[in-house]
Amino acid sequence: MFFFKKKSHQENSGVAVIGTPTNVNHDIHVRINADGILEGLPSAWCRQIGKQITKEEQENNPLAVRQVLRFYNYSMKKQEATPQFKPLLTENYIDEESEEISRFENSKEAHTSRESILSSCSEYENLRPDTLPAKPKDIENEQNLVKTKNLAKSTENLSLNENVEIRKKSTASEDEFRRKTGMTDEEYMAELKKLCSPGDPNQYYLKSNKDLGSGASGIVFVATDLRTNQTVAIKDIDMKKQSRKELLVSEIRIMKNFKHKNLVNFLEAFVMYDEHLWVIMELCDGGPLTDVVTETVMKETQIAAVCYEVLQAVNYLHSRGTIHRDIKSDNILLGMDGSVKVSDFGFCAHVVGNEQRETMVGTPYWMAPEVVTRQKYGKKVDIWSLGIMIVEMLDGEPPYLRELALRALYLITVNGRPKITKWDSLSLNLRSFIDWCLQVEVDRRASAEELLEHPFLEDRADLKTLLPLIKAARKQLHKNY
Ligand SMILES: Nc1ncnc2c1ncn2[C@@H]1O[C@H](COP(=O)(O)OP(=O)(O)OP(=O)(O)O)[C@@H](O)[C@H]1O
Repeated sequence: MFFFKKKSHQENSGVAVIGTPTNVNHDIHVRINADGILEGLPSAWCRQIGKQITKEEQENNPLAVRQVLRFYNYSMKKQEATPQFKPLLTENYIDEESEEISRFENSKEAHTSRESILSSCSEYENLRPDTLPAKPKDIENEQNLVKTKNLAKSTENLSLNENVEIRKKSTASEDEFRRKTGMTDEEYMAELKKLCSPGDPNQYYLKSNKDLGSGASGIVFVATDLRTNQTVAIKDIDMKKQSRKELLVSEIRIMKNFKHKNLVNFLEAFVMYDEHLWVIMELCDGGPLTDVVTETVMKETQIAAVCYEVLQAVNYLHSRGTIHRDIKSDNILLGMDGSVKVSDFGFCAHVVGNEQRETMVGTPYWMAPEVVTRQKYGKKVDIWSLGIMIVEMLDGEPPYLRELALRALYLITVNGRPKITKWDSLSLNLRSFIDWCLQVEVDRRASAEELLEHPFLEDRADLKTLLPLIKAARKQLHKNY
């Protein structure tokens, strides 16, 4: 007998390569007045922040609100009908506003003031946080099978976060990015071609109409390798729509160089007529872990089995100086042979030794506090995200999923480690495992290597026990591979 959870975010989940900025607006000029209070914040920003963070919260947590403001400094773009839970990526461009905000942060008045930093905004009203609909209680259907869980379908609540994407502020920033990386689009294309096989992939692969889903960069299809009869997955990327070709180059380089049983294996890639990139990968025919976490109830031993597999991949990446930076259930693909594989390497970063990064990358709900607060961070951000993924496996969704993205980031900043609803019913081993993942203080957070030795993983289920869950989720979602 299986318990199902109601549909959640799987349809919308995905990773985006950040696109070209649109609706670029240069009219915003944020100043700090003589009292150390921000002026000139666009009223839309004020309204959004005012809606998501109460005046009281602003007064009680001015530092956290300033972080949110810094976050807001980057252009937020609404995109209709695009996947939610997009990862964010900001470059460390300091533009006019962020310089002003930094000055504000550094000003003595700002640190000591209990005044709401938004109170100078003409349109700011004492808005209460959005009234959230009551969380549906778990209910069972007549066969005692179905457990409703989710709410993410409540698009009213998610109207912002499902569309939020951090983008570079202007085309000027885009140019700056190119200056910094020193490569033009053409040069990236040339790099890309070096990583690809020559020729027309249609000669070797027969693409079916069965699409496995689409992300920001392209559509993934099932195909057959005509030479070996192997069924594969092809990600078809329209290059014209890719403004960040460097992310693709990085993703393919990583996929090509790294081989591990717990990573989605790259087979080859082709550039067709400079227009389409076909990335041929092994097919993970069980779909994303998101389907399982949203539709079924996992046992602790099954959670341990998934964690063990994911940790082997993360440990492999970390031991090669690579941080994944976007660990979440959507990026864990399952196979009907019981395999568990980490995918999506577009946001990986290479670090040397204990080198740290600053760029804000990840998907808000899974982001470690040090990323959200824009401190330097290292490999352990992946461990935090794994901790959040355990919450997904327990609850069917990450903490704060029903909050707007800005508020979620604010809550991560203020609360640090999230509350776990089922905490009291968890085994001591699982509690201690989660504790070690969700340490706000990075030095206290475990490494992948350390976690692999944790007793929680000793009592893990056979991977084959995931198959009934995959099948049940698939049935529930009417998915057919
Ligand atoms: N190798 C694979 N085998 C099976 N399904 C896959 C494979 N690769 C991707 N998918 C599925 O295809 C869909 C789209 O994948 P893709 O990687 O393009 O999504 P995304 O992560 O949202 O996109 P992007 O990385 O472009 O932002 C997802 O639902 C994913 O689970």
